[in-house]
Amino acid sequence: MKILIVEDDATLREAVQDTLLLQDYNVIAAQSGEDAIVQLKRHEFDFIVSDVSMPGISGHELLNYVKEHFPHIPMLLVTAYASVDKAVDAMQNGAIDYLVKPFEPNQLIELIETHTCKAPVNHDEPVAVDTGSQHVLALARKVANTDSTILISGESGTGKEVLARYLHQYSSREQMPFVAINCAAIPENMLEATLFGHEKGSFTGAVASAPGKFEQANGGTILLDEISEMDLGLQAKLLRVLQEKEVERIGGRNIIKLDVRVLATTNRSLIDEVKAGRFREDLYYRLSVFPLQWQPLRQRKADIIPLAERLLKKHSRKMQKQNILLDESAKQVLLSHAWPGNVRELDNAIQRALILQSGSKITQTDLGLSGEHLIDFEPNRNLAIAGADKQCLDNESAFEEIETANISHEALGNKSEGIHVDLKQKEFEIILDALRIHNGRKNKAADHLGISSRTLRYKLAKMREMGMDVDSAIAAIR
Ligand SMILES: Nc1ncnc2c1ncn2[C@@H]1O[C@H](COP(=O)(O)OP(=O)(O)OP(=O)(O)O)[C@@H](O)[C@H]1O
Repeated sequence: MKILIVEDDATLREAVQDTLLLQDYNVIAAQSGEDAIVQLKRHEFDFIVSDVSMPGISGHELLNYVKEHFPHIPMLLVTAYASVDKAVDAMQNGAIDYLVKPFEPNQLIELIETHTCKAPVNHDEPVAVDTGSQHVLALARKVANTDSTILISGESGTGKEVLARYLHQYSSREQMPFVAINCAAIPENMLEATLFGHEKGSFTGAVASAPGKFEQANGGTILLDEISEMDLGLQAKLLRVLQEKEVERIGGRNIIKLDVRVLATTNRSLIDEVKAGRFREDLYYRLSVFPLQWQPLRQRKADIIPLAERLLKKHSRKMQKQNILLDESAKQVLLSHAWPGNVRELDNAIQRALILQSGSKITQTDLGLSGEHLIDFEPNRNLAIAGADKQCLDNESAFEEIETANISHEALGNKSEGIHVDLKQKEFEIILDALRIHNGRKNKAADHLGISSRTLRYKLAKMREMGMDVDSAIAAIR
């Protein structure tokens, strides 16, 4: 796979180039937007990673050029400022995602893997040692090569997306795109345009036309992650697209024929959502033609150690550590832990342990499952969300400001270091405090913070994406 990197800062350009070369990507680097256009005319690229602010042609201008001349190439924008506005703009203009500097090499690699039809670098099958899990994989192999719509359910972090990718890999669509979209992590007002695409000028800020995820997945597979979070209005539109097998971009006149295999995941009981009137029954039946379900990790204990060993291998390689093993005390604690955050929590625990361990073994203490390494909630600060803090959280728009780089740090009890990571960390602590006050109940915590439950879920999903150990932290509250 060939990737074009566009970055005017030579040091960062080389660092990104090295990161991607280490992953066996074929990389060409351009030092400006102008240079990128020359390279685009010379080579066939599969993916573009571009800085936003550069002298001359900016990342946004380059994005417009790419959308016009090379609309099939996914483009990721990188910027120094944590602003949701800019993220929304960029994504409305057709960027597939948005990365804020400074970022970890793994964040970039994961985004590239998620947004390209390329299967993960590691072609390993999902770990399934427990008989229940083996049964799920056997069923998945049987239905993979049909066009059935599949609804994958399971608690958060059980491996639903892993199973969806497996279904795609085992299907005849394997060489075609696999496009995943998390319905909970995209602001409600952007979801329709993201799914179905839009034409230039169809709404404020739509400065260029962009294909939707359905179009991008044409010939391949689309994964509608956390489908239960889609609002009823959009559910009706989705149903129509699935029935008619065609899509019309927002503001567009052309009908685009679709040949897309649809997979959906949910961590809620969709049938309960139907009963509660929050999910359309007709859409439910259309999506759940073939249901598959991962059990929570605590109910498939035979998977725990093999999964831990797989994750250990994966992360050791990334951290350039060799021959690290789990000792007996670590295995015991892994087997007795309840894993409310499922495999994702296990993944986080292994990464944390690899950072903390010394020598050739990981011990029970390195795993920190009793909470000794969890994020410091600063209990003494006791954010009863009073005074200045309360003012910041009084209403949703004020809360949204926390996402921007412009918020005054003083208002949040300034620690003065960093911008984005510090701000996110602060926001995370505020959310955790609210969750602690309400014993982990998200709806109550959202009310307390003066935001909607959806915004809270969106923020938690974003934090997970940033690598924050959200599930362990929430689990520790309960
Ligand atoms: N069977 C498995 N084999 C190997 N890795 C797994 C397996 N299941 C899950 N993982 C790893 O666990 C993490 C969480 O998996 P995944 O994102 O698929 O969960 P999910 O159920 O889709 O989560 P969510 O509901 O929060 O979206 C990923 O890092 C994934 O690679």
